[in-house]
Amino acid sequence: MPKFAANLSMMFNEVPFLERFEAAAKAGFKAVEFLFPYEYPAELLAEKLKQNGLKQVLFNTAPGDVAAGEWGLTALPGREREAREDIDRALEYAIALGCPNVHVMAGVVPEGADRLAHRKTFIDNIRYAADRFAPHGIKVLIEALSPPIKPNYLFSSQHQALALIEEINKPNAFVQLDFFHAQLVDGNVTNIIQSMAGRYAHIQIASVPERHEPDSGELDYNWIFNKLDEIGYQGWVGCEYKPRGETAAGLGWVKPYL
Ligand SMILES: O=C(O)[C@@H](O)C(=O)CO
Ligand SMILES: [Mg+2]
Repeated sequence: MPKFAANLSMMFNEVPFLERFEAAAKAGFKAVEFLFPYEYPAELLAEKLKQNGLKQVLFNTAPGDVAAGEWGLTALPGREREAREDIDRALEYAIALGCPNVHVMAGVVPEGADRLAHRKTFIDNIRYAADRFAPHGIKVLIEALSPPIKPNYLFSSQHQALALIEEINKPNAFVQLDFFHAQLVDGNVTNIIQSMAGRYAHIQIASVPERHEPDSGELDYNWIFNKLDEIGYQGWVGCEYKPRGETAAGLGWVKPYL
């Protein structure tokens, strides 16, 4: 049976960020994920987790200058020093929070730029992250983002993500498989679940195309959860969706699993 983590960047937005830990625990979650921890001291977040009996299962490296259109620095040639500082900072937070996975964000490739140079920079930086994280038992994750959410991201398909992981060739580097993006870009998700088994270490879910609760839309998540059980998926499933209304009112679909 899948294990579900509340995504505190998208869920429980009825309350300020630091209060979302308690809201998730009250709703029955045992684990959380969110985009970025860096506004807060790691000790404060570790305390929130402890107070509420929660595990942290995922967060991301810093996005760079979001207002300027950045969404990760790891694939940007010439920005290696900053990207690696961000990776080192993420490692400090991951250790403090006991978090087993970090999504190392690639970045947006500017119009007309050399995509192959960006790809090579990304591979070099992910290998650096994998080597830094390995002694701590922490995994590096990479995620394909669909064009409607992040146009010109370095990669949008699960097949590109897998090819990158194969080329990176590090034992602690895995795909973060977000079915919302996978359905928008690739489809054929049963085949993705089966053919990529063992290469993804974290999953995210939402309805398609609205990105709401995973109980409507074009994907049948009961089917998907059964397929994940069949292949023996052991990782977490992050609920990365925008609730249709109040978060707690939309949790009927997850109650049997909590
Ligand atoms: O799907 C997403 O957008 C997120 O999982 C993420 O990490 C960054 O965009
Ligand atoms: Mg995602």
